[in-house]
This record gives sequence, structure tokens and C-alpha cells, in this order.
Amino acid sequence: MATVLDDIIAGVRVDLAAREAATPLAELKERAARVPSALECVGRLKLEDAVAVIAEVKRSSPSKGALANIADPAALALEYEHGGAAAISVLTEQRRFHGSLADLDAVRAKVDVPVLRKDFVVTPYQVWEARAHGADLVLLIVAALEQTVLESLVERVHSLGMTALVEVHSAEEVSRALDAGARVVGVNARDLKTLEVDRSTFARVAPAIPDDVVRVAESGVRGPHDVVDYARSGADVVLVGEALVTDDAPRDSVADLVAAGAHPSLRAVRH
Ligand SMILES: O=P(O)(O)OC[C@@H](O)[C@@H](O)c1c[nH]c2ccccc12
Repeated sequence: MATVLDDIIAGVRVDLAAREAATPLAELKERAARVPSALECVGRLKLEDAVAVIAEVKRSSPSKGALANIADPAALALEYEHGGAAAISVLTEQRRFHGSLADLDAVRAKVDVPVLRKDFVVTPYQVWEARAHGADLVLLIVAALEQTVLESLVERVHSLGMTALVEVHSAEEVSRALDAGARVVGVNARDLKTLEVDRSTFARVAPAIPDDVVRVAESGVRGPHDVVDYARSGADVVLVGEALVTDDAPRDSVADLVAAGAHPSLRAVRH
């Protein structure tokens, strides 16, 4: 039976074909050569004594439907940055998340921290798009990719100076991510095949991720206590969407998450 992930990717491929017809790869490559180089991300995400927060711009999701209008994604991203976000995630998928590459452009133009292209990347064309639109990080979802394809996409992301955030849901997928050369691994608490959130996924899967790899806990963060829980289970980074886009004071809320992740009581766990 087709999963939610299969359905999303089928739509992504249709939209991708239209963009490929409109913008030849050669043109993307020219644009990629003109934009500033990608920022180094690993050092900014693996902090000595704190959890880094990646704050996400997301209008809608397949699990929750409409979350927030976000008329000005760049303004929201700037609030996140001022609140202390280490990086900004921008959903660019159109059908289910109501994002776009224009959102990525707008955010890139406004913030100084690294920007993640969050989409369902299945071809090198999308990696070139990410770079041409100024992304520093690119999400790659293990469950959506055959191993040889995953390997070549990680290689392409890194060869363009960007960093792959390789998303997993299990210890087996961690091995695949590491085999493919991932330096940053995200454990998504939301299973993209069923859309169910299980916050214990991170604690279960994180021990399979070596110390020199950045460990990202994705999804399900409601507030500071979830950051503390993820940190106690070994998270270097938390990626937060819904709680921030539905908040009327996103800057303060990011600051609260950052403060929770920098609490001295977590130091013993991290060393
Ligand atoms: O809104 P949340 O529960 O804070 O989750 C954010 C992020 O982890 C989630 O948007 C996400 C994680 N992996 C993805 C892959 C595709 C689309 C979306 C996602």
C-alpha cells in the first residue's frame, strides 16, 4: 500500500518535472556559481555547552493541515535569528506544506545564519536548486531513497559545499546514513509513512549515532521541557516547527528553547 511518504513524493516529482522544463540544469548551475558560498554548518550545530536550535518556517503539514499563514517568511526567520536560532529551516514543498523556493530566497536574503532547504529531495537537480537559492543545508530522507541514490545525493550536497542533514527513523537507517557519508543525522519523531509522532524515537535511535556526528532531534518539541528531554538523550540540535509558527512571540519562544538547551544542569550529560 502506498504510504503518505509515497504520495508526497509522487506530487514532488510532478512539480519537479515542471520546474525542470522551465529552468534547465545549466541555468541553475550558473546561478549557483554566482551566489555566496555555503556556510560551514557542523561547527555551528555542535556547540560546546548548549543545544543548537533550528527553527522552521512551515505553513502547513500533512498531519495537521494549515498551521499558520506566514505572509512574510523572512520576517519570521529574522525573529527566529534574533531569538538565537542557530539555523533556519524552510519548507519548500508546495502541495502539503505550502512552501516554495521563493520562501527560501526571501529567508536567505534576510538572515545571516545557515538556511536548510527542507523538501523531499530525490534528484541532483533539487540539490542544485537548493544551492542556487542560497541553501547551506539540504535535508535527505533515508526512507525516501535507495542507498545508491542516497550516497550520490550526500556526495553532491557536500561537493557543492553544503551540509546534508540526513533523516532517519531507526538504527538501521542510521547505518545507511553513515555509510552514505552523513556528518549530521536527524532522528525524526514523526514517522513519515504513518505521520505518527513518538518522542521516544530519538532516545532509542541516538545511541547508534557516533559522537563525531551531529545528532539532531526533529519534531514534537512543544517547549523547553522537550528540549531538555532530547538533550538528556544526547541531542546536539533540536529542530522545531509547529510550536514556533503557531506562537505569537516566536523570538521569545526560540530564546526560551535556547536557554533551556544551555542550562548548566545539562553539562554533565553532554561531557
Ligand atoms: O513541527 P514539528 O513537530 O516541530 O516538526 C518540525 C520538523 O521536524 C518537521 O517539519 C519535519 C521533520 N522532517 C521532515 C521532513 C519533511 C517535512 C517535514 C519534516
